Amino acid sequence: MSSPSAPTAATGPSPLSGHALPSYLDPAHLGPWGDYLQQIDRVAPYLGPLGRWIETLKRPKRSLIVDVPIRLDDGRIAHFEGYRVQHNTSRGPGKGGVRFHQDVTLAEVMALAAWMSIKNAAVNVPYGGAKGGIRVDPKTLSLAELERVTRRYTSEIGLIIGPTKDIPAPDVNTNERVMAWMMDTYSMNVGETATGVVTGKPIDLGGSLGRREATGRGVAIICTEAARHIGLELQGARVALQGFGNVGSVSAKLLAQAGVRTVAVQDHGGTVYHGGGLDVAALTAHVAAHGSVAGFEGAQALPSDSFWDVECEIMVPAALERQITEANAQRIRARMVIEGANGPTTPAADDILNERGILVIPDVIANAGGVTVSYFEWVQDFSSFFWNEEEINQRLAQILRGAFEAIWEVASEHRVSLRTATFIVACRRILHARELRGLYP
Ligand SMILES: NC(=O)C1=CN([C@@H]2O[C@H](COP(=O)(O)OP(=O)(O)OC[C@H]3O[C@@H](n4cnc5c(N)ncnc54)[C@H](O)[C@@H]3O)[C@@H](O)[C@H]2O)C=CC1
Ligand SMILES: O=C(O)CCC(=O)C(=O)O
Repeated sequence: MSSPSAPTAATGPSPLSGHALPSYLDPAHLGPWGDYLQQIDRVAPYLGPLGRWIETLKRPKRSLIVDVPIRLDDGRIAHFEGYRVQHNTSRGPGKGGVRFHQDVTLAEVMALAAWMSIKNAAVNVPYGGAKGGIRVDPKTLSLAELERVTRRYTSEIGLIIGPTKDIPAPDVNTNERVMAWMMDTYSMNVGETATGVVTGKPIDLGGSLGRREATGRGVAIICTEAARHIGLELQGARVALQGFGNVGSVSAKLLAQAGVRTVAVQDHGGTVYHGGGLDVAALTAHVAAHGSVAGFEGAQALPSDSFWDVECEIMVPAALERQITEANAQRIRARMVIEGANGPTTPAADDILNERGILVIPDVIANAGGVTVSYFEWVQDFSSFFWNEEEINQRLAQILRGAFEAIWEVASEHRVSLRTATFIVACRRILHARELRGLYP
């Protein structure tokens, strides 16, 4: 793959053209949402007649901002801002995680919801895209406060979520316990147990085997496929990971099973390095005990900016958006970057990596393993019939490999990046569904 070939223009007038974007959708100052809009602009020329519907992808279908007031343990009342955004529902109900983080904004959640639309279409699960979040640092809350925040938020977004409307799941700083509280709150409010309202639940509440590991497993599966395409031998290859939570730690564990050495890990607390390879199981235990990789015995502590200079074959950003930028993309020494995180690479950095011949496997396919097994969980909840883990992992691998092959072919055919190719596959599916649902909105 190299730079894009001359594209064909979309034909026919867009029914939504002629309206300037509202100021809150202006890409110039919108961080991840601006990145997403640039990615959409890059795919537009490859959509043929379907391109006339593209405006529908440039704004969320529905955005809800909620006030989340809770009583703190010391008796004071605190207010947090929460969001749930449904970007697109042409192919099915909204689907996507919920993030608890002090820096969450509406614009960020809009981008995360939009990337869910693309991801769900790329692996062809019957969902639109949605995402949610609360602007709160959960580390500052007690367990009881965290439960109160979660329950109040769930009640507030209860207006628009539901097993056939929009199905939340875990994301940064949320987990099975948070999903159990969300399921319970929603169920109490509707007067019946509704296991299908969230995925990523505990197994004993209708959760699916394999969901906890699914995103990291997907990263490892896609990494193996990509390595085969570029002739990279995984046995003995080196990986540097940013983020060692659910996605990063499981990716490291499963890549280690394929013979990949984890040489560097960075999280919010520090950066650790060992050229001979870090002990992934011991590092996971250290993080469980201390909350960060910092202080891991036997590893060298690096200044955080040096992470981008680490010599490796594979780099896995698995933390937050906009980590690989124009400021560090020139320094990355990997042969491929596999995006475990959503939106870790800015469009400008994407171009630099592309020009340098570093293969970027975009988030919208690289981390799609999580939502794929969430889909399995949802199907199992509806049928009340549960599959074994081997069945789940096999179906996951089959879906991801098939989707990745199709994307690779599109990338080769149009001589575009894997990101644009994934957007081509996904946007065609979304806009075709939109067209089938009726020409006159
Ligand atoms: N959990 C899931 O199933 C899925 C998660 N993702 C994406 O993967 C990424 C990570 O999510 P999870 O692993 O679930 O979250 P998590 O909460 O389990 O872990 C987040 C990790 O990022 C690190 N981190 C936070 N701020 C950082 C910073 N400034 N610098 C370096 N590291 C930092 C944290 O220390 C932690 O290790 C996010 O972008 C998320 O949207 C994507 C698909 C599914
Ligand atoms: O499992 C899900 O529904 C969504 C996971 C998620 O938030 C993501 O893929 O970014």
